[in-house]
Amino acid sequence: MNLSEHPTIALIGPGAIGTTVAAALHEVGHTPTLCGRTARDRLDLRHDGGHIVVPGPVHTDPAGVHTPFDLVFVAVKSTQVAATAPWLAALCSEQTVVCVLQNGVEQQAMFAPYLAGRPVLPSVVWFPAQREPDNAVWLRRAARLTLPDVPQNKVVQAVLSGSRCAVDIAADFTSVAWRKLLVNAVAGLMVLTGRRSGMYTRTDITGLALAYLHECLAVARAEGANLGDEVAQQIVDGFQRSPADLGTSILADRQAGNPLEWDCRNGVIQRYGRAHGIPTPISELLVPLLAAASDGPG
Ligand SMILES: NC(=O)C1=CN([C@@H]2O[C@H](COP(=O)(O)OP(=O)(O)OC[C@H]3O[C@@H](n4cnc5c(N)ncnc54)[C@H](OP(=O)(O)O)[C@@H]3O)[C@@H](O)[C@H]2O)C=CC1
Ligand SMILES: CC(C)(CO)C(=O)C(=O)O
Repeated sequence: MNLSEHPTIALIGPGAIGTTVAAALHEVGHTPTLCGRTARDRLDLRHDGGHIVVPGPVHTDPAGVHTPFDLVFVAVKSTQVAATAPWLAALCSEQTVVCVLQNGVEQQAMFAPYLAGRPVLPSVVWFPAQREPDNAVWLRRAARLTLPDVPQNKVVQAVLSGSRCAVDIAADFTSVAWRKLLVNAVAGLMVLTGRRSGMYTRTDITGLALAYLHECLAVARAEGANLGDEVAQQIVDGFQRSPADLGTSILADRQAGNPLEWDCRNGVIQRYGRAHGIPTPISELLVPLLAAASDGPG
């Protein structure tokens, strides 16, 4: 791998998260090759301090790529992973570091079939970014990723060094990833109300969110996460401190009538709960409702 000053970089999935990371890379001189589903001539990121344009084009035909890249970021929804198989085949060699910018804790298993079993570099994506009607992406908080403490993280740290996207390394990545999963799980309640973070100021929603988070915590601990009971209240506090109009990507998908990432964000609690013999009564109600909403509307 060319781990010199300028590793070659591609990014699959130039949506909310992909645009943010592409813009961060572009600003520090590591503009990625953009690979998407919809052709565009550029990407636009709006942030508190201004606006960044990432030059395109967004390529849409994997057959046009003939050389593998050193580093490939993948920022599609978990429901879109299978559809990226032609891109992964075209962009990746055995040496390519594939960094997955997705929610969930199952990236290794999800990508293995498309990378001949080779491992991916998972990440925890902490920042909210939303697609706007004018095609721009609005970055609503400082960008930050957490990566596991493995050798493949070096190239990601190097290319994002000094950029607006901070990168930190977690010795106990399992616990960090599960903590983020719990945030996503409880954010799923927004899909059922069609509301944003403002709903968490209701005392009944706080009670429901805490009960669900304690259910999720039991499963997370059975999976090896080291998370105390206080995490539930901390997560609810986080939503209550957020701007009332801050949503979540699964709500954006619901409102756009897109398939939902219900399985990797909520179904996972129910599945792993069953495997460990842990009762998950709130999941028993929530998961079918999210899954059915994902199939809708008829
Ligand atoms: N948005 C957020 O605030 C956060 C999201 N996440 C997670 O990050 C991941 C990405 O989410 P997000 O950025 O919101 O999703 P988006 O829907 O905004 O972006 C997905 C992008 O992938 C593109 N795409 C879809 N299918 C393909 C394909 N076959 N080949 C290439 N590109 C494709 C889409 O194309 P098109 O433009 O045609 O739709 C879109 O540009 C998810 O797992 C999400 O849960 C994590 C933290 C925060
Ligand atoms: C912004 C955040 C943390 C909210 O759940 C997220 O991960 C998402 O929108 O997918």
